[in-house]
Parts: sequence; structure tokens; C-alpha cells
Amino acid sequence: MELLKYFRKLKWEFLFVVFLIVVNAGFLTLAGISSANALSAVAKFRANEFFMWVAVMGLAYIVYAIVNCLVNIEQARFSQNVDKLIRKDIATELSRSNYATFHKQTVSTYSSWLTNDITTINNFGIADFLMIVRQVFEIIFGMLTLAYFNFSLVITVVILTIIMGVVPNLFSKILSKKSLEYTHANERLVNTINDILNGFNTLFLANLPQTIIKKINKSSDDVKKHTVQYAKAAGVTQAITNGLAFISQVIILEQTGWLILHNLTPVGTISGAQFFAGTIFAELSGISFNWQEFKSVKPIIQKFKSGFDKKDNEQIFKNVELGNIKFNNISYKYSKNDKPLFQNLNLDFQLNNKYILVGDSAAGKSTILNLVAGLLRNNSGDIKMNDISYSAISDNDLHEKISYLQQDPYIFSASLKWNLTLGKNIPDAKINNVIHECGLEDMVAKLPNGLDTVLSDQGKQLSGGQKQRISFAREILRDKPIYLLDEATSALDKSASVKLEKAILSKKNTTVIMVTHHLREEIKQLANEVINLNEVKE
Ligand SMILES: Nc1ncnc2c1ncn2[C@@H]1O[C@H](COP(=O)(O)OP(=O)(O)OP(=O)(O)O)[C@@H](O)[C@H]1O
Repeated sequence: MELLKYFRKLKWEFLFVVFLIVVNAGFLTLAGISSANALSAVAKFRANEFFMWVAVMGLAYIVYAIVNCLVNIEQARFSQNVDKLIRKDIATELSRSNYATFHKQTVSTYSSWLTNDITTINNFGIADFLMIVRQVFEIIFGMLTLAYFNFSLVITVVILTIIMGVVPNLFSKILSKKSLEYTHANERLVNTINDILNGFNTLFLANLPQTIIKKINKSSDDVKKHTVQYAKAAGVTQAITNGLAFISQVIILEQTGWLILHNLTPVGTISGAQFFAGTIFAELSGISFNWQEFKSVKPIIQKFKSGFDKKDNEQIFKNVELGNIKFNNISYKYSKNDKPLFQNLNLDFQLNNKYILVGDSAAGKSTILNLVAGLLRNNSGDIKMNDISYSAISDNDLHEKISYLQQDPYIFSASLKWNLTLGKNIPDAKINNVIHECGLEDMVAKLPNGLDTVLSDQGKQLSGGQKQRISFAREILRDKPIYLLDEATSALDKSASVKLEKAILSKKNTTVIMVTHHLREEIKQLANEVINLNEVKE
């Protein structure tokens, strides 16, 4: 089972929790034995013996309570460390994903994996497994004690145990299925919540605030439906196992009574048998239910794995030197049933030349930049850099050569400095030069902590133009030899646009492909070629 892999990684912590659980089960057993012995002593009017066993019982319960507290603390620590490892594994897969793999799922789905699903794994996986460990030891100790009273009791318990183990297994598949459906419903709820809340402004301006309630209500109903379905399946499983446990307890009680009446065991056994048979069957019914719940976690962890394409990491790539980028007979369509956006397109972007790409809206200009950046790779025909096919060039290699400035740059909820450097160590003097070059000085001066000011909520306090200036500064600091600009100055006024575009187009040893809807004369002059996509697509 996949979850056990994480337990093995944390084996010392796991063993410590198990040790505490075993000690705890030991003291509970001691309390049960003491109670039976106290009853036998009182039946024989042995006062000293009676009080001694009552004292032992009291002490055993006190230690049990203390160790139980320790178990809870250590179990919480262990669970959190398992969560951390699972999150790290998901984060590692995410960090290794290519563009297509990452975008197979929505960001909200990943959020749900990292939050809701981890909570489910905690409740159904880790807590249930440790509960099973506790139950197994309480059963073992209980059986040993029953054997000490009278061995025939153990035989009956074993027979009843086998019956109790078989019946609930019949429900295992249903529980797993329902648990997976429940996690998918949670993903849909998180997706809806994110989508609707991100669209708050649009709905507010359209006077449609009720839509927020309607959409969230609909998804809540979806989660409710699947939670109730899971509870029904779990409830039936639990009811059957509980019913079997009660019947089994009655059988053991009858057998003990018969043994006492025939002088085959002391009177105290009645209390011991009741205590231990109660414990054993309650724990057995718990075990079979917890085991089903524990197994229901498996498809959740498998879902994480199957979300990522293993082939991404196994390909062998060549290191490519900078050179011309050529499109040879490129055709592209976003989905199988679509008409191709363009067919047999041939383009030649010469090293260090500057290109401006124009064309109608939706002609496919951004798609071409995405193909050059290697974000989209499922094209037909061959894209080559320096005569090496893109299929042999890694994303890493491409990103080391390309700066891609988009219309709506992402601003992290981090300091301005972090947003510019993306966490890299760059001297302040260099940062300040670029700030000056990108016209960000006024903005930085007004920020309360200058470069260290945290831009909260994805830079909501910034204007579109300020975000675009930050994006220019970020990419100039990355200092790569190929620039792709996709309407990267659309939110800036004419003079600011011209200044920034000029800064990029005037770079000497740099290839530039710039998409724009506002081709200004002074910018056109800096280009080696203006490509009209409407014409070259024909
Ligand atoms: N991720 C996507 N999935 C499906 N279709 C897409 C996707 N991205 C773009 N398209 C479609 O591909 C076509 C070309 O889009 P693209 O963004 O490349 O055009 P564009 O020329 O850059 O447009 P604009 O000038 O309006 O920005 C459009 O019809 C668009 O709907």
C-alpha cells in the first residue's frame, strides 16, 4: 500500500508511536485483569487481596490516561510529517511537470489534493492505521488473558473472529469507490469556489451577486450527495460489524457462565470475560471497518500519481547551441476535433534578428510564441533551433535561453524584490539599474518598504501597466538571449510602450519575436521583418 511507503520513510517515529500504543494496550489489559482478580478475591472474602487489585487497577488506568495523552501528541507529530512528505512528493511532481502535464488539471484541483485530500488521508489512512495497531494489540492481550482464564474461550473467539473478518470485506470495493467520488466532489467544490470568487468583480458589476450563492450551493449539494453516499456505505458496513460484535459478546458471556457453573474457572472470569470479550469484539468490528477505510485511501494516492505523466522525466535531450529557430510545415490544433489553426506554416527566425508578428485577433500569434517557447509541443511538422528538433530539446534548455513576456504577467504575493528576482541572488545595484530602465522608480519610492514591500493578493494594488513594467524588469534581470513579447506593453501609454519595446529591440545579441496590435513606426524601424500571420498562413 502506497501510504505504508511513507510510514517506512519515517520508521523511527512510526515505531515510537507503535511502542506507546502497545504500552497503552498493556496497561488497559492490566486494568482488566485486576478487575477480574478483585472480583474473584471479593467472592472469596479476601479483603487485602481485593484492595490490592483495586489499587493496581486504579494505577493502571492512571498510567493508561498519561500514555494515551503521549500517544495523541506523537501521533499528531507523525501524521504531520507524513502529510509533509506527501505534499513534498506532489510538489516535486508539479515542479517536474511540463506545461501540458501541469495544465491537464486546474490549479484548484491541485489545491484540493494538497488540502482536502491530505485531510482525508489523515483521517482515513493514518489515524485508521494507528487505530488498527492499537486494536490488534488490545486483541492479542485480550486473547492471552482469556487463554489464562480458560483456553476454550479463545477457540470461540477465533471462530467468531473469522466470521467477523469475512463479512465486512464484501463492502470494501464500494467504500473505496465512494471515497474516491467524494474526493472528486471536493475538487469540484474548490474549483467552483475559486472560479466564482475570482469572478466577483464581473458578477458585482453585472448585478448578479446571487450567482455566487447559486453556484456554491450547487457544488455544496454535490459534495453533500457524495458525503452522504459514503456515509451510507460506511454506515451499513459498520452496522453489520457492530451487530456481529454484539452477538459474539453474548456467546462468550454464555460460555463463561457455563464454565463458572461447572467450576472450570473462577467467578472473576465473568468480569474478565465481559471486559476482554467486549474489548476484543469491539476492536474486531473497529478493525474491519478501519481496514476498509484505510484501503479507501489507496485510490486517492493513486490519483496523485496518475495525474503526472512519467514520460516527461525519462526523455533524453541534447544540449542545443543558440541559432535560428525554424518552423517547418507546422500545423497546430488545440483539440483533436478542431480545425487546425494553421497548416504547413514555415517561418524562419534568424539568430539575433528582430521580428514583429501581427495579424487578426485569434489568428494564432500567441500560439506561435507558445510553440517557440516549447509550452505547446503537440504540433505536427518540425520546429528546430540551430537545426536540432525541439523534440530533442528539454524545457530546461529552452527556458535558459528564452524570456517570455506576456500581456497579463503573474505577480506573486511576495516582496517586490522577490517578484523581480524570483528569489535569485542579484546585487541591489543591478536591480536598481533595471528599475530605472523600466520606469519603476516612482512606484518603488511610493511603496512603504521600497523593494521589500510585500505585494499582497497577487499584486491587486498595482495597475496593469505597473505589472507589465515589473514583468519587463524581471525578464531583463534574467538576461536571456531570446525575447518573446506577447502584447507585453498593452496596458502602457504610448511613450512608455515605445521606451520599453525599444529597450528590448535594441539589444544586440538578442533574437526578438514581438506580437503586437499597436505597431508604431519608430518600433517598426527596429525590426528586421514584420510578419503578418494572416498572409503567411495562406
Ligand atoms: N488553451 C487553448 N485551448 C483551446 N483553444 C485555444 C487555447 N488557446 C487559444 N486557443 C484558440 O486558438 C485560437 C488562436 O488563439 P491565439 O491566442 O493564439 O490568437 P492570437 O492571434 O494571439 O489572438 P489575440 O490577438 O486576440 O490575442 C483562438 O481561436 C483561441 O480560441
